[in-house]
Amino acid sequence: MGPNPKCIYIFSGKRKSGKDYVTDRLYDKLNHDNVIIIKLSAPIKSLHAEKNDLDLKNLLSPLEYKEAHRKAMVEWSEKLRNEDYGVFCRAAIQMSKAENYPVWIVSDARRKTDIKWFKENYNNEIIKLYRIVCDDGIRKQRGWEFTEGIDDKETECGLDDFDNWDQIIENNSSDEVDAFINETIEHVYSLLNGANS
Ligand SMILES: Nc1ncnc2c1ncn2[C@@H]1O[C@H](COP(=O)(O)OP(=O)(O)OP(=O)(O)O)[C@@H](O)[C@H]1O
Repeated sequence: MGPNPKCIYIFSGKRKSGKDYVTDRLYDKLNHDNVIIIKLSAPIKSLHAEKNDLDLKNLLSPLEYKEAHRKAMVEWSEKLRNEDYGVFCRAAIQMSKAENYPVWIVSDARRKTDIKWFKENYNNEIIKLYRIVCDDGIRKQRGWEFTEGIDDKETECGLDDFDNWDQIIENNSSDEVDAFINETIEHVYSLLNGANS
């Protein structure tokens, strides 16, 4: 295994809890030579388009295509994930060229197997697990609406009963997030400086 990563921060949270908000703010405050955001959902669309949907596109109207595409993509990705739960983790790492960076921010863990895969493949001491939570009322203000078939499925609920978080970050306002970001920046600095000395 190469020298990277030196640290993996893995984030999870429900829709509109603020995963992108928190991870983007953390990223913005760090030196971009050192840190990369890895989105586990990123390779699904591009790999699916590459491999599967060209025929569909030619056969269907735009509206039919959109729904058929979504359904086909979910089925295809689930089949692949059932055969090998690390498939999209590896693809996301490759796509983002993460091995060039010491600090990894995984912004969208959704399943227990996402966490399991990282724990099986990297030193557990460098992995931090964070759950972002906020009140449903605040999520609604941020544009969330309960949607059957999404909010009751594994992608949203798969980590509800996971209880091994290093920290649960409340994102109803920015106070706790600001404190978390400052502590994490300190952690990154000490880690990188320690590693260089
Ligand atoms: N602490 C905060 N203060 C102000 N705005 C916030 C805060 N947290 C999140 N937001 C805003 O709420 C909206 C939803 O947040 P965000 O996109 O980060 O959620 P998410 O968890 O990534 O959602 P999804 O899973 O749907 O992509 C965004 O417009 C974001 O800027």
